Formats: sequence, C-alpha cells, structure tokens
Amino acid sequence: MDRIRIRGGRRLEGRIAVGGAKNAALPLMATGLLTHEAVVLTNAPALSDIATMGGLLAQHGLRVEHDTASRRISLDGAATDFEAPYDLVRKMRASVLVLGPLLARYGQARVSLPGGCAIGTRPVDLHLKGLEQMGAVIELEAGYINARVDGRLKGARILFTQVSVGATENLLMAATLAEGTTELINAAREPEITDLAQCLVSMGARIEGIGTDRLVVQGVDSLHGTTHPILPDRIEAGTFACAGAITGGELLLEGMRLDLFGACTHSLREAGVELLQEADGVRARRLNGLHGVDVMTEPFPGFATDMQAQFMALMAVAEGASMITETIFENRFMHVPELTRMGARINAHGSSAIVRGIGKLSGAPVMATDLRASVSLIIAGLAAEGETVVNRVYHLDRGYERVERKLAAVGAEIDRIAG
Ligand SMILES: CC(=O)N[C@H]1[C@@H](OP(=O)(O)OP(=O)(O)OC[C@H]2O[C@@H](n3ccc(=O)[nH]c3=O)[C@H](O)[C@@H]2O)O[C@H](CO)[C@@H](O)[C@@H]1O
Ligand SMILES: C=C(OP(=O)(O)O)C(=O)O
Repeated sequence: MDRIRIRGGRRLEGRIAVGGAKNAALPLMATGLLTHEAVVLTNAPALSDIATMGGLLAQHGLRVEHDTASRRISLDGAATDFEAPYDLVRKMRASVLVLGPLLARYGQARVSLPGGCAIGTRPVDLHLKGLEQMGAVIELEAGYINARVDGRLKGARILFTQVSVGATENLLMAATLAEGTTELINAAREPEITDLAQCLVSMGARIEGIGTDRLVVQGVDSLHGTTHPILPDRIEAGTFACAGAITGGELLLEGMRLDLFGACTHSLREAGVELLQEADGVRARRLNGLHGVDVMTEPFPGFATDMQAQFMALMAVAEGASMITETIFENRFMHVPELTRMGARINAHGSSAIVRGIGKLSGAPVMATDLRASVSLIIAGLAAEGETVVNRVYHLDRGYERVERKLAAVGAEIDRIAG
C-alpha cells in the first residue's frame, strides 16, 4: 500500500485548487437511477469513492462515463439489476444511497447492509424506517436489505429522530417520484443536501424548503435528465486551510465559497487564521500565533465532524489548550494516538479530547485507519521536525485527489512512495 512522506518545516504559499465535493458527488451520482435520460455532473473529482460509485451504478445497468480530464461524469440508461453487493458496499458506505432511488423508480432493491466502519457503528435504521413509512416492505436477510413496494412509494410525514445526512438524501430522492407529498422534518441542512435538492429540481422535482430542516416534496410521475455542477469540497478546502495555517502560510483556496464552511469559519478565525472571500476563492492566511480554541462537532452549520481531526492537528501546536468534543460519531479519535506519537499532548476521554499545544511536533512513522485521520497526520507532518511517513494511505485516496501534488505545488516537501 502507498505511503506519504513529508519533511516538515516548509511554509505553504500560493493557489491551491479545490475540487468538487465527494460528499455531494456521491448522492448526485445516485440521481442517475431516477431517470432514463442523461444526468451529467461537471466539476467531478477523481477519487476512488467516485470510481466505486460508478462501478456500482454500472452494475445496476447504467452507462457510466467519467472523463477525468474534463471532470465530467455522465450517467445514462435504465437499471436492469437491483442488487448492491457486499463487496462494493463494504468499500464505501454511501452505496446505500442507491436504495431510495431504486425503490422509487423500480419498486425493488437489494442492498448489502453497510455495517460499521472505523469511526462508528453507523446504522441505517433511519433510512429504512422512512422508506417503510412510505409504504416499502423491508426485510433484513443474510446481511442484505431486501426492499420492495407494490406500485409507487406513498408520500409521508417523516420526522427524523436524529439528524442524518445520508437518510435525508435517500428519503429526498425517494420522495421525488412518490405519490403525493412527503415532508422531511429535522432534515440535515448540509450544503451537499442543498446541492442534491437543486439538481433534483433541475430534473423536474418539486421541492420546497431547500436549505432548511423541513423539506416538502410533491412527488412527480417522472424526472428528466440534467447537467449539474458539483459544489466545491468544503472539507478539502478546510483541510488546506489547516495545512497552510500550521506552516504559518497563506493559501488561496481556489473555487471555494466561504459560506460553505459554517461554524468552521468562526473556529479557524478564533484560532488565528484569517479567511477572506475573494473573487476566485477564499484566502486563508495565518495571522500571528495559533491559539487554542474549543470546538464541538455538530450537524451543519455547526463545526463539521469531517474537519475535527484536521483541526486537532492544528491545535496540537497552538498556544494554550483546547477541548475538542465529537458528538456525531462515537469513535472518531483514532488520530489521537498517532498524533501523540508525533509528540502531541492530547488526552482523550469519551467524546472529548483536551489538546495542550506544544512548540514543535516531531516527525514519526504513523498510520491511519480513516480518511480524515490520514490527512490530519499529513497536516501534523507539515509542521513537524524531520520526516513523517503516513502508512496505509488507502483511505486518503477515497477523498483527496492527488493531495501530495497539490501540497507540493504550494511549497510542501511531500511525496508518495508507491508500494
Ligand atoms: C458520503 C457522506 O456524505 N458522508 C458524510 C455523511 O455520512 P452519513 O450520511 O453516513 O452520516 P449521518 O449524518 O447519517 O450520521 C450522523 C449520525 O447519525 C447516526 N445514524 C445515521 C443514520 C441512521 O439511519 N441511523 C443513525 O443512527 C450515525 O451513526 C451518526 O452517528 O455525513 C457525516 C456527518 O456529517 C459525515 O461525517 C460523512 O462524511
Ligand atoms: C466519513 C467520511 O466519509 P464516508 O461517510 O463516505 O465514510 C468523510 O468524508 O470524512
């Protein structure tokens, strides 16, 4: 498996391109199942998760083309196979997003249960309960979700007991082709959901309340094709903001919109990182020293759980202490022991971690078991004395496109060791 090698101590400066958001692209790709016409997505990132989703949709029978040079994904045709097999779903949990569209358009789906992953148990009960409320009959059998509906799904009033990005997306897509009105209450408000809703509207869906926690969908008989630009990846942009800041640098995050950061803007500014919206992106500049800031992860517009590990790396070298509380996933501190191996002073207990900033981290061989933990170790390595080698970067490629090239282009001493 590839490794990333970093020699710390270089100040990052320059322009860095922010790609299309992985977490928007994945549900957007699933919309290809809602129509037989072509759905074309532009600004598509070249990531292994996107390839996995493309493979799954091709297996369902869609024609899938991803031209990485022009950053276009085109999805066309009708599904002929309704099974999402274990081998694909275990690689990427977002595969479960085919469930709602398949049920809504074809009345049947057989999708492997995603199971847990390194960051938590991550059940899909809210997805299933919502679909049952819409008239689906769901059985769990041999690790699979077997779902079917006679005729069309029926509109329903669905109150989510917990805010869930994936459940909101699955139910939103299902509701577009249901008979009657569906109300999604306590819906997630992440920008990726707004992007999905806007794409669905451009396909002929009738959705009100976009951007709020109450989405009202009037089902329609059919949807048509569209061309939709994928919104910028706020997590990739935030990662680069932390990378630049830890080196005392200044980066223009090309293509990024400041409003997508939510509470992360406030936390980064409090920590000493200036963020300015400019015509072609967001400028992120470290002012003087870094200061310890307390953060708690929350659904959007709160501080994103997908930024927690990167922010912790930044706090590891800040002046003073910070308390980082993870409220979304029960096991999202796997980066703590690895950052500690680099000299960080972090004390994690339950859902909180106290980080006491130190002057300098020291390079070390480290390993990561999830996507954002991997990149947090790269960020730490950029500021560490000596060499850091991040092992097992398989997860990194799920969500970052050529991260080592992008960082090297703005001054980092970083390379990939194949193997
Ligand atoms: C592909 C994608 O977009 N992934 C993002 C999505 O994941 P994902 O959609 O899986 O995350 P959810 O918002 O659904 O999960 C939030 C919390 O709800 C729980 N839950 C969720 C569904 C359910 O049926 N039952 C249940 O208990 C989860 O275990 C978790 O504790 O949102 C997360 C929270 O912002 C991000 O970290 C992920 O990067
Ligand atoms: C947790 C993440 O992704 P996924 O939901 O695909 O595992 C992430 O993007 O940080």
